[in-house]
Amino acid sequence: MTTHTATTEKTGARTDEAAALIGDARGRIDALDDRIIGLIQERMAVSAVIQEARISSGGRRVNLNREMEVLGRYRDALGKPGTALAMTMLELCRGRI
Ligand SMILES: C=C(O[C@@H]1C=C(C(=O)O)C=C[C@H]1O)C(=O)O
Repeated sequence: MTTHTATTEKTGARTDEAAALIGDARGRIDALDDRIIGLIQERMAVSAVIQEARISSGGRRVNLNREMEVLGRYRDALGKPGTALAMTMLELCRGRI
C-alpha cells in the first residue's frame, strides 16, 4: 500500500492535504482528550473528599440540590447534551443512585 492510500484510508480524506490536516488535528484532539480525562479523574477525587466528609459527619452521600446546580451550569454552557454529559459525570463521581 502506498503512503497516499494509507493516510487517506486512515482519515477518510480524499487528498494528501486533507489527510495531513486531519492527522494533525486528531493529534490535538487526543491531547485534549488526555487532559479532559485527567480533569475528570481530578474531579472524581475532589468529589470523593466531599462525599466522605458528609458521610463521616452523618449526612448522605448525595445532595440533589447541589447536583441540580451542576446540571444547570452544564446545560447553560452546552445545551441539552450538556445535561447528559453532566449526568454521566455525576455518575462517575458518586456512583449510581
Ligand atoms: C461533591 C458533592 O457530593 C455529591 C457529588 C456531586 C458532584 O460530584 O458534583 C454533587 C452533589 C453530591 O451528590 C457535593 O455535594 O458537592
